[in-house]
Parts: sequence; structure tokens; C-alpha cells
Amino acid sequence: MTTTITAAAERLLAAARDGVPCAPVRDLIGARDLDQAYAVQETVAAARERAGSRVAGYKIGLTTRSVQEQFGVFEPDFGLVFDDMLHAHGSELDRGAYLQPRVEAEIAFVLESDIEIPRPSVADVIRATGFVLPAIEVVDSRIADWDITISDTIADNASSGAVVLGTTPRSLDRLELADVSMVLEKDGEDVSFGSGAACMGSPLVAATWIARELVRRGRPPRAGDVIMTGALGPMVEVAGTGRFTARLSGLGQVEVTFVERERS
Ligand SMILES: C=C/C=C(\O)C(=O)O
Repeated sequence: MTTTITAAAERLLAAARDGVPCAPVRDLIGARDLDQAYAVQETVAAARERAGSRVAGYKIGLTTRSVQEQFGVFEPDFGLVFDDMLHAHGSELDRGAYLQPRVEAEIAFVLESDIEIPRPSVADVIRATGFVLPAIEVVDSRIADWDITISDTIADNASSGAVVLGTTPRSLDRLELADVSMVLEKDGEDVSFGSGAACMGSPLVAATWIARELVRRGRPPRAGDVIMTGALGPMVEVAGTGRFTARLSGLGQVEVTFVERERS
């Protein structure tokens, strides 16, 4: 492994370990070298796996124009979802466990079969999907002030933090995902609006994009994997404590509360 990839991974791992955001890693790997950035992501992931985490799925990021404009990054990427990032509807999360958290409402796909063929189509993704759930993604950045290029966010596991899954599964044959409308509330006040159509035309298109990328990069998605298909509207900063509720038409709602836990 090259020393720049190792140095970038170590910078990101130290930020996560110490709870102190770091400088971007583009000075080490370049602002547009996606292969190097995914190599850093894999190095960080290997460290997490050695520490006991298990890959439980994947996330696509930067699918929605409003989110792309928030960062000035105009192409999608993917990251890994680990088992210790998954939480159920109604969970309380410790605000202090995240560096610079933001939340966004999404649709999660849960696979019932592997997707291994090269260039899977939207039909292959539909066939492999067991059910979908409303979800909230807590995005987070180890990079100070969210000063990210596409390389920085890929290296930093697509700026992932946690995933909160709703508990009412729905079958794809009863839904038109492009028509889903989304409202995200913070303590009862509307803070973000969006739609399925805003997410690459449909979350199914986003799911197909990530399935192809995962197969192409040697990580074919497996039965049981959770696939987060990207924000349906602008992400919202988590300032202090409070409850976020996402309501997705036809899919139901999902809620998470940020609390401050005493640190030992
Ligand atoms: C930088 C992260 C973006 C996402 O997670 C998203 O757009 O869904």
C-alpha cells in the first residue's frame, strides 16, 4: 500500500478516535482521484473490521441536487454501513458520539438475494430487493468544517455516521418511489422537504447505480444487506439535542432523538 493512502487513512482514523476533526485528505490523494480515495476508504474499513465491526450494507451519497449544492460536489459516491451504525426507529443517539452530525431522510432497501452480475439493471435490483423501509441517515464528517471534495468524502466512508431504520417493511410492487414525498421535522417543526424524484429521478435509479459500482469495485451486495439510497432533500445540521421525525408518503415514518450522555 502506498504511503499516501496509509497517511490519509491514519489521519481519518485519528480524527474518529480523538473526536477532533482533521484537515482534508486531498493534499495526500488528490481532489479527484477516485481510485485512491476508495483505497483509503478500504483501509479505514479494514481497521474497523479488525476492531470488530461487520459490513451490514452500503450507502450512496450525493444523489440529490440540493445536497450536491450544499457541498459543491456534483457526483454520487458510496460508503460502507457497519452493523454498529444501525439503529431502530425511536432510538436515542448520543450527540457527543458524532463530530459534526447532520440528518437526512432516505429510503433503505433490504436485499433478499445477492447481486453479483456485472452491470446489474434496475430489474435485477427490483428482483433482489426483499422490502424497503423509511430511514434517517446521520451523516458525519471527520473533516473539519465539512470542507470536502469528492475524494475527501469517499475516503471518509462517504461521510457516514449512523442509520436509523423504520420498522414497517413495504414491498416495491406497491410503491412508485419517484412519487414519494418527504417531510423532515425537528421537534415538530418542518426543517426539510424532498421527494423520491429528487434522488437521481428515483431511489431505484440510485440503488441501481450503487449496485453497479459495488460489483465493479469488487464488493457485490449480498442478501441481507441494507442499501441506503440517498437523501430525498437537503440535509439538516444536528445542533444540540432534539427529536427528528421523517415522514415519507406510502412508507410511514421514522424517528431518532439526539441526547447528551454523561462522558466518563
Ligand atoms: C455527504 C453525504 C451525502 C449523503 O449521504 C447523501 O447525499 O445522501
